[in-house]
Amino acid sequence: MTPGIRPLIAGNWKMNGTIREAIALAESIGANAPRGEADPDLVVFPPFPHLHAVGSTLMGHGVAMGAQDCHAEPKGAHTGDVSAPMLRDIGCAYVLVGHSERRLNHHESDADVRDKAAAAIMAGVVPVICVGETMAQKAAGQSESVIQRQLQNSMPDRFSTARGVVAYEPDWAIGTGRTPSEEDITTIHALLRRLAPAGTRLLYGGSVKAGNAPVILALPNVDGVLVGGASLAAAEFLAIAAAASPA
Ligand SMILES: O=C(CO)COP(=O)(O)O
Repeated sequence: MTPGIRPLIAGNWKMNGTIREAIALAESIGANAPRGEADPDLVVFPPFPHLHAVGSTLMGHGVAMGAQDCHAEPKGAHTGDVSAPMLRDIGCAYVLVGHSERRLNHHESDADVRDKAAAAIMAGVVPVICVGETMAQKAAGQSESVIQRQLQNSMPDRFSTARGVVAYEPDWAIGTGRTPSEEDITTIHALLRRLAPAGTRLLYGGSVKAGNAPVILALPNVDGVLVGGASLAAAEFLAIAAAASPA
């Protein structure tokens, strides 16, 4: 963690669950979320159709809500897309942009990610810019150059004013039970710290569980975690959050 930066524990629910299940999960997280001065901020990222119900459920519980993607334009003829002002309107404080599942499965470029992040900032939504190398890039020794290029090209002009968030998520660590070594996370997060504006919260994501969260959260320049699978169980997600609270 970084002195002076409040940790952020983020749960990316991806494309999972019914509305009923989303409400139950939000109820458990909201009812048991740590609320002390020194406790981490919590945010959950439900699928679009669940945002309204989850937002209502979390009201007054001190847990923020975000969306998993947004369009770069504020409105218009973009069938199937959702704009950043719509996300703000429904109560989203954050939005993920450039998650590897978007970069790889939807061919989103750094320029696309930058435009989405700019749209989020314009709408008053904090962008969480995701970066990360593939296993082939890691094997070729290109992790740092790939991540430097991704981040520099994905940050919009006004990112420094947005109290933005950057998440390092190597795609080979997502849902695999594999994580980079502590040394590798430390190296990448030091790079992110050099590249991102001062005060940016830097998250690590990829196979974070309650078991490995204390070690990951103790690494320098790791200001929180972006949790996928383990965020779908309230007790596990809250145990991860507890690892970011003072002992
Ligand atoms: O992609 C992730 C969060 O955005 C990480 O997913 P897992 O925690 O399931 O590996």
